[in-house]
Amino acid sequence: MSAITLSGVVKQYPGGHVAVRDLDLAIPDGSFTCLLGPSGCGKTTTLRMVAGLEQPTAGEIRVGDRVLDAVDRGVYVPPEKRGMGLVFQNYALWPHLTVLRNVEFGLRMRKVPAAARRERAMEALRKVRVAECADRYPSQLSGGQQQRVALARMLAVDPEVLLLDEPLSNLDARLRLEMRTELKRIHDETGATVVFVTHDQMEAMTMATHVAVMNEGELQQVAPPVEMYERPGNRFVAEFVGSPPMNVVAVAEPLGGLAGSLLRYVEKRAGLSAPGCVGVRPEALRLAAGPDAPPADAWSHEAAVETVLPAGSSWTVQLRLDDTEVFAVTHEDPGVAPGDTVRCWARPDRLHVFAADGTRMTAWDDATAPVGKAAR
Ligand SMILES: Nc1ncnc2c1ncn2[C@@H]1O[C@H](COP(=O)(O)OP(=O)(O)OP(=O)(O)O)[C@@H](O)[C@H]1O
Repeated sequence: MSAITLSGVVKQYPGGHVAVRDLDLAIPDGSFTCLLGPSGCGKTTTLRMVAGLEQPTAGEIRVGDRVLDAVDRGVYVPPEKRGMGLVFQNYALWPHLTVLRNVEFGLRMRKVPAAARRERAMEALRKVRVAECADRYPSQLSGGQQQRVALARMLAVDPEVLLLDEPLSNLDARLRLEMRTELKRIHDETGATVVFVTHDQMEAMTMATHVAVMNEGELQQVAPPVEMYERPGNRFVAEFVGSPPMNVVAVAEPLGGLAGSLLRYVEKRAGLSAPGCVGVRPEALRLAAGPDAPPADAWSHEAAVETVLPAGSSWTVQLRLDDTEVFAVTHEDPGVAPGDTVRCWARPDRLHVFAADGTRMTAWDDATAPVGKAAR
């Protein structure tokens, strides 16, 4: 069992900065969990604590039933005794060893016989497509090749827990895509528990079975990627996950125009009191031009088209609703031009309603869920 559990974990650095606050996080056995969040939110610190490279200031970290850190009982297991595979941004290959010897290193420490060691190291190098570099030294490799060697070094020892900190950051776009697929395949094959730090939401959304979003040292939400996208638990997650980001409009008093229209709609439809803001994803915002009318139960508002940005397979339309700029994304030519006036609309179940403190008002979801999804 390689589930990882962090309970009440705090990390305060010697200068006094609190990088991680009271973190409770359960990483399921065999999951591919991405820690996602803006720069400085505490992702790397969290991963380094799981690896044993940093010690928490408070709290407990366990893998399965094994306690690795328990600050109040003075328990701390050093990194080399945690049996985890690590690949960090600075992949720290040994400069005086060839690529092959670097990849064999962990196996040598585990006293694997020479022939088996070589075979496993070469297999790991083939997996990440740098087998032809086996006899070179790290200084003779590109940054991307070094990163792949670091991945091979980790894979060769076949650990049950893999900790990866932006391991694809030095690769070009094509190789990055290939390595994502490769890592997903490796995860499926080995069943290892993977914890992957990234600030790239596409990377998180495409690879992860679970995404944990952090902000300013605090965990915001943990959920499978689709659920995170469709039901963000608070305003921060709603605006952080998705590109272009969700349009979010504050609906606090005093109200006029767009905010008033949204507030009246939300109140009438679900009888909610005191929502703080309402959001709609760009692809959920539809345009009705000319004689087309929005569906009767939809929310709608008049909008002025400001710009239309075609991108081959989609169009991004910038709209002005009263004084608010919003974005709509369509996958068919919207047939509008700057200066046009259109009605934009959204189905009730595509609106996200948040309270004044930013938390999701699930009463809205319950009131507007399409038939058959009410129990979700
Ligand atoms: N050794 C340290 N001493 C003091 N403060 C630190 C130390 N390491 C990190 N920090 C601070 O802790 C906070 C969290 O840093 P961390 O590296 O965990 O963030 P991150 O989310 O991984 O960011 P990035 O995506 O930029 O790597 C930051 O404000 C950072 O400046």
